Amino acid sequence: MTADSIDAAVPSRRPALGFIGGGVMAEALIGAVIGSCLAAPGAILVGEVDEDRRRVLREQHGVEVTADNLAAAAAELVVLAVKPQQLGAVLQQLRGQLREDTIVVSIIAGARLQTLCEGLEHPLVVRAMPNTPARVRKAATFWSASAGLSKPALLRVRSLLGAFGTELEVADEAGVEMATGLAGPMPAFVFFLIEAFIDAGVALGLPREQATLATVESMRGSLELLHRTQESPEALRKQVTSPGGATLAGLRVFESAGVRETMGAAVRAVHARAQELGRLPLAPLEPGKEG
Ligand SMILES: NC(=O)C1=CN([C@@H]2O[C@H](COP(=O)(O)OP(=O)(O)OC[C@H]3O[C@@H](n4cnc5c(N)ncnc54)[C@H](OP(=O)(O)O)[C@@H]3O)[C@@H](O)[C@H]2O)C=CC1
Ligand SMILES: O=C(O)[C@@H]1CCC=N1
Repeated sequence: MTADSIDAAVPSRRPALGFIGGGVMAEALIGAVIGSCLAAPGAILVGEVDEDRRRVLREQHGVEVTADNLAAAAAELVVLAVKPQQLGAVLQQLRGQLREDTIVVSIIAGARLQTLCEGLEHPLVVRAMPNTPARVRKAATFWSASAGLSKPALLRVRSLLGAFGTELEVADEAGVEMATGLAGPMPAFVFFLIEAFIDAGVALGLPREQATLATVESMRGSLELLHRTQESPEALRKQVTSPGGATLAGLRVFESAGVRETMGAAVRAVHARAQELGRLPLAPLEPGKEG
């Protein structure tokens, strides 16, 4: 199939939802939107440079795809889902081209509202930080809107972000930036822990399948316990940790290795890196200088 035939069915009516960038996050969000019946696949138009990605999105999700970002940006609501290093090129392409009533939602780590509004020459911009559990409609999305959005526009954004999972509007975009250090990378942190605990179980002598079951089901059960009892993590931890018992021996290893401090440092590192990405020069970078 050629690029032309992949894109042949781009609709002439205005799409309800457009994406600029059709990578991992766009695909997660598209799945959530369609799964929640917020928009039909045919009402979604994805602007994506990579032909293979366009084919995958079309075949897996039934959405419309195009290599023409301006067509996708003609949607009522447009999600910017390119990497921070790719934002400069997108701003250059879309500047002054959006319709007056278009709502733009950026999920780009570090990209500030002022940068987006000025770069697009457009006042209706929302900054959001979702995460990959959007694939199963369990994201935690923090968001903050520029001053120009009307109440109906804010409601529309809330219903889009609510389709991804839990959403929380914060008054100041600094809150979104802080969530970029915590909620954005949290799935990676959790999967890192899961990998390490499974390896530890295997090192003890459990078959990998059983080490996986012990780790994953215990994590799932612990989260369910936290959710249903509404007790604090600290109280629930103490219920497991018998004085002089076995769990305490393990927690002491964590404390003496400074695991809490290490986790704090990791969250601060993500937060700082996201801010750094937000300060990247917006002119398209030469290949190999992506930072
Ligand atoms: N992954 C995550 O867990 C999260 C990511 N985010 C944010 O979401 C954004 C996207 O991340 P992610 O989905 O992981 O990244 P991906 O690289 O998977 O997706 C970006 C896609 O956009 C394409 N692209 C590049 N330039 C353009 C362009 N000018 N026009 C149209 N498409 C283009 C890329 O193609 P090519 O690969 O060929 O360059 C790629 O397919 C990032 O800004 C990130 O900070 C936010 C929350 C969580
Ligand atoms: O790693 C990243 O840059 C993005 C931002 C939050 C999660 N992933």
